[in-house]
Amino acid sequence: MTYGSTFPVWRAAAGDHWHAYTHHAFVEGLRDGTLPRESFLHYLVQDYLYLVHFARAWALAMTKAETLEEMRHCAATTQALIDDELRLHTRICAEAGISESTLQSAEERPATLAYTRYVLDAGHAGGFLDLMAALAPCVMGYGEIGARLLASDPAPDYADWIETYGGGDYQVLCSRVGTLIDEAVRLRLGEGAEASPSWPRLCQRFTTATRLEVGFWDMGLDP
Ligand SMILES: Cc1ncc(CN)c(N)n1
Repeated sequence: MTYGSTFPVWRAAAGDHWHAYTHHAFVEGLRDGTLPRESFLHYLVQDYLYLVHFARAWALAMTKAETLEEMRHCAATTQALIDDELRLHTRICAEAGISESTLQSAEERPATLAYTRYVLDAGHAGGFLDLMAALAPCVMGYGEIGARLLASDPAPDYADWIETYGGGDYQVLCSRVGTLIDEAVRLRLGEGAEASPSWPRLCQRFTTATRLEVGFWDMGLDP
């Protein structure tokens, strides 16, 4: 999946970390159904907490936006997170007897704390592009994973999860975020963006967030 022209460059800069994230043992367990249910539910609880902060980070991006179009994208993504993605978590957890108030009061694991606060700090300390570079692995990584798993004749155990991220709505979201990032890069850094002094820092932000995704899967395997 390409999701625009900036994302593939940032992904290449992340090197092996990207493969470690998108082909993690947790992901392969989702594909072949061998992931223990306990691990999956533990991951979902932490991911619920993660997504709350992630939505806050997209709301923060709105304050760093320079155009109304950017503001619209950020508002729409914040809403998609709260109204669509979080619903997957609350529904599956409810089916397993985990209430929304239990989700809200769950204790954050260090991997959840590290990742969410890293992204928020990227936004507070930096600008719109710093935030986009820290947010992109989350959005596009799950898009890539979902599309690959959906096309691979997965076991039925985690079909809901796979269809959510591999399905049309989420893929459209990834493409829209890819376009948002491409246009934001052009607006702020011009056509020769990769020669800009801030480019290595943006690649570093993307790579760090990718490493934190690996840590999040590791945490999922350790309920
Ligand atoms: C940790 C993590 N990374 C990415 C996603 C996909 N939005 C997620 N739900 N959770």
